[in-house]
Amino acid sequence: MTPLLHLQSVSKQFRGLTAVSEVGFDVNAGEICSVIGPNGAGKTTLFNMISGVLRPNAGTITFGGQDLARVKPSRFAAIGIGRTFQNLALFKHGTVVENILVGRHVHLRSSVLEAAWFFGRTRREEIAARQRVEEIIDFLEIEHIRDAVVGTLSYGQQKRVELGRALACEPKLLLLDEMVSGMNLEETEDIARFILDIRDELGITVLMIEHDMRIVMDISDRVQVLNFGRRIAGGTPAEIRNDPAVLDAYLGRSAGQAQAQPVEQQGAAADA
Ligand SMILES: Nc1ncnc2c1ncn2[C@@H]1O[C@H](COP(=O)(O)OP(=O)(O)OP(=O)(O)O)[C@@H](O)[C@H]1O
Repeated sequence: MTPLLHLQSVSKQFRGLTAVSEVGFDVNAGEICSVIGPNGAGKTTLFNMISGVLRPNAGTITFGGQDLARVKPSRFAAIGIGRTFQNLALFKHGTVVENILVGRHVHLRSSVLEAAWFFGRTRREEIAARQRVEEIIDFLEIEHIRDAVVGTLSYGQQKRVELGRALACEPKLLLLDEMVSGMNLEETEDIARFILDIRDELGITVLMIEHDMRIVMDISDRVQVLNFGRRIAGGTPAEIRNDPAVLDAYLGRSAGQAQAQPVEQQGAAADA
């Protein structure tokens, strides 16, 4: 089976600093995969390359068999790569509906003339977009705040709106960057449930960066581990949990000593 996402020897340097070094792994359609690693391990840089924010200095990334080096960054959303950001990137003065509608723009094909007169295709697209936004609002259980100004919402609610906006572009692959950081247990469990539903009900493949080991271990099919820009391990949560290289990276001591403490209990260590 051809993987949905394939990374081969991907590297990125910033003025002499190697942020990502020869990283390779696959994400199959229908999987929930996590990328974990201590602070500065290269996770965000890797996500930025997969979503077209940055170009790799070396290596290849293919999506659905298509080499992303040949795709304009502005087309990444249109070909099916959606993402959320570590720091919320919402229009704080807009309503929930308006923010989610923004995610639909990649599917609008009307000409300027059509849009100016609001006829034909423009009208049909606008109706379809609003219908899709309502479905997403329903899916994320945020009907009660649909007309609220985003800046007035709690952090957890804003995160949900950002998720809605990413879903509005109907991605095949959804990149989630630290969705649950700063959330309480209940909010974290809600997000975990939504991620599972996004995969199971919407058929969207998920790749997430996450520091919260509970959600990583609970819902990931596979986990990739980075440290100092390199991929040091990859496998199922059960395989990763006791991998000596992973324990060593998180605790910074020898594998033998680290063995005593499972990775789930080391979320705080990763954030330190
Ligand atoms: N634009 C940039 N210019 C220079 N250095 C950068 C840039 N972006 C990232 N880096 C460096 O690259 C390395 C990897 O950073 P990155 O943000 O990808 O790590 P991370 O695993 O996402 O960390 P965190 O968990 O803290 O978000 C770090 O040393 C960082 O300082």
